Amino acid sequence: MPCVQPGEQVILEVEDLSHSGEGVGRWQGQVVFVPLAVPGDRVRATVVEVRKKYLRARLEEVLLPGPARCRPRCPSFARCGGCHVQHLPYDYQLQYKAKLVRDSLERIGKLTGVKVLPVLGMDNPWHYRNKVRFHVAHRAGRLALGLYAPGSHVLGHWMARDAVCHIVDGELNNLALMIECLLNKYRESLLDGSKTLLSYVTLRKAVATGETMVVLATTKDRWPRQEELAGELARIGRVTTVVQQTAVLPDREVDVGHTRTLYGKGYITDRLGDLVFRLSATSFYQVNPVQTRVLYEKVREYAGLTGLERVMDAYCGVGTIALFLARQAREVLGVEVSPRAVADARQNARLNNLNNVSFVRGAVEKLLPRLFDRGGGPDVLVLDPPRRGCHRSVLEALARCPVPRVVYVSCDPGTLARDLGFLAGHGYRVVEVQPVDMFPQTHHVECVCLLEQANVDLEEE
Ligand SMILES: C[S@@+](CC[C@H](N)C(=O)[O-])C[C@H]1O[C@@H](n2cnc3c(N)ncnc32)[C@H](O)[C@@H]1O
Repeated sequence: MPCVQPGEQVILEVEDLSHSGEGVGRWQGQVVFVPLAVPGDRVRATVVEVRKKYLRARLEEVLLPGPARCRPRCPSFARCGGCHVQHLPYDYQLQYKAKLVRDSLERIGKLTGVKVLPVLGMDNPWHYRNKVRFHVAHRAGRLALGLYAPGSHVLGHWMARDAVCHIVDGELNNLALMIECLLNKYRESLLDGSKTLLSYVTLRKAVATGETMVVLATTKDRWPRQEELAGELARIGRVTTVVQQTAVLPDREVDVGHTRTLYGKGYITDRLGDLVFRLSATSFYQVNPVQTRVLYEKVREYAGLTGLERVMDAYCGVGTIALFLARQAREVLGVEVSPRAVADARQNARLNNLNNVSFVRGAVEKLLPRLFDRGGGPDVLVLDPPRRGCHRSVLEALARCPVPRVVYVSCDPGTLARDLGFLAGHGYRVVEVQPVDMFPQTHHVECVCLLEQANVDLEEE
């Protein structure tokens, strides 16, 4: 048990970065996590948490900066939970992410010797986000838009004070400032006692067309001057639709709660390559349009389609990957749990005149095993699950009914490693892993992996 108490100060050398971008050092042999410290730093830190196997400490002073440390571009970097590694140069961030993927595969998946390619990064790793959710605070007689501080429900980045978020699209930053002014004009009608009935404001821009959506998440269905506010919102920037969302659970990945269109069509339309996509307020859509092309091209390469294959796109969202692959496949079936995303996906197949694609609504863990057991697996399966990875029943179905090619897209190296570890133990070979940097300045990394049946070559010989 560590012989140190919370509140005590320690001095240590930082040797590594954790999976969430915290500095990792040792003090008297104990592992210490120090947010905002980087490898090579010598730091003074205050212990804030004492656990059996590790300590957590607050950075007080960098006594000697590590060679990689750089000045974060955003003045609220240390206060805001949006970015985690702005204090590291971009090249270093990419190396860190590659190591993170390799370490997860080895440590969690028990997979050694997997080919992990260098991370595909961005030429300009700033202002890439096409979507941002600003929380709304009521303080000192004003409504303020901002981003939460790490691990809290208090604003760490205030749009009015800090002006721009350096990873959000420039036009959305400007829009946020104009919206904040407008909300204050309607402040009285947005109050419920001393609190605001507006929980957050989401801005989403279709970067190729400029169409922009404003989503107001509220605790009440109706409030005074609602239509007036929506009408004014629709006249600023390139806002084409305003949607209200009530009773939402912000951390849920699947759309829950009720949405109502206050202005416009209730959706925006974007273009990726020569495909168009309709996007409703709650449907999932990748947030980095530049890297989405890179990611999907890699999926297409790994899918290795010749025009004859039956493809399944599991966790398909609005059908982006399914439609991206459709012209090279015999047929594609998308599976998605969100009713709104499925409605968008079906509409997107029609918009792009792709008749060999269909979508079913339901949970992959229920539908995929049933479909596999009934008709055998597809020739190519794309898996793009949420952060928690694939349900065990999905992996077991893959073990029962082997699929020649699986392309696994993941935004969480930990759950990816767990699932690949299972599949590697049940007849699949992990051919290659390509990390793609969809989220510069953060600790997040996306991966595309190709898996094949381990015994295919042997059977053919
Ligand atoms: C990471 S997103 C990928 C979407 C799409 N492939 C893309 O690139 O835009 C995961 C999707 O899985 C859906 N989803 C979450 N849990 C699900 C489940 N149990 N069964 C089916 N779909 C699910 C979410 O609604 C979301 O659209």
